[in-house]
Amino acid sequence: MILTVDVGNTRIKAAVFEGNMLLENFVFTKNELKKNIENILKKYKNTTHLVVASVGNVEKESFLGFNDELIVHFVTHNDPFPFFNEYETPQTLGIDRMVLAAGATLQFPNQNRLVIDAGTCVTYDFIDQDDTYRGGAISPGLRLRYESLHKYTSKLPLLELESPKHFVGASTSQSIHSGVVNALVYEIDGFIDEYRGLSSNFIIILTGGDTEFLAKRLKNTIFANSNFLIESLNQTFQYKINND
Ligand SMILES: Nc1ncnc2c1ncn2[C@@H]1O[C@H](COP(=O)(O)OP(=O)(O)OP(=O)(O)O)[C@@H](O)[C@H]1O
Ligand SMILES: CC(C)(CO)[C@@H](O)C(=O)NCCC(=O)O
Ligand SMILES: [K+]
Repeated sequence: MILTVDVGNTRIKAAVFEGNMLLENFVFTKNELKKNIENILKKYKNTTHLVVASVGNVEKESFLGFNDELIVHFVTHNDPFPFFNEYETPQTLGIDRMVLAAGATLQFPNQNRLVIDAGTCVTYDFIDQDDTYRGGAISPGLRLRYESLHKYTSKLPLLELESPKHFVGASTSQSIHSGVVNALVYEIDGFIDEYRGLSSNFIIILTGGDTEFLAKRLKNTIFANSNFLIESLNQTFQYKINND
């Protein structure tokens, strides 16, 4: 069994895999990291490997305590990945984006892929049908948009994510919900249209903490899977084992 851990910018997500099968998901914060991993390992005693991808400020050292019982692997830019990387600054490309690109390449062969990860940030990653990673885009995520409206103005309240009742926001809160939610939905649909304009034969994958909320609001047909990153992490590790 493999325990995969995705250290995001806001929260940590973990999952236990038996081969390609996801057995259970976990979500926790940085402060609860050690305790949670210990509990997972108590429950899944057959875990042999711990695989970590981190874009948050949790370093490799935090996992060294598990080195005695498990093989610990921290994913880095030096691992083998199943795509050619054309990013001009490959060393600054987020590890999460590399893992998503690996998952898309392995799961959807011979087609153009656009991976959209709607988390703290929204990232767009384009891997073409020749398995070349071409780049993409980074924009603020849903919660970040609500928070920045509040933080950088005097009058705007901090609101929780809510579905806008009307397109025309008729109050301060309705204007904020309309602005934040509709703008991101238009953004995502706009990016998808733009990519599909480049070529046909495009698979669009949506993942991240806001997957479910956003998927049903898009006009485009997409493949929505909030576990895509954690599943891709498992596959990236299998790929490393087979290609090292
Ligand atoms: N308990 C929660 N805490 C934070 N965000 C949540 C929570 N539940 C749902 N969300 C939504 O998920 C989004 C954050 O996504 P996610 O959890 O994937 O981010 P993350 O942990 O920072 O990962 P990443 O850095 O990979 O984006 C927010 O925009 C928010 O609307
Ligand atoms: C964009 C984020 C924050 C998304 O999690 C992460 O992928 C990251 O820190 N990236 C580094 C910059 C880049 O990908 O070019
Ligand atoms: K993200």
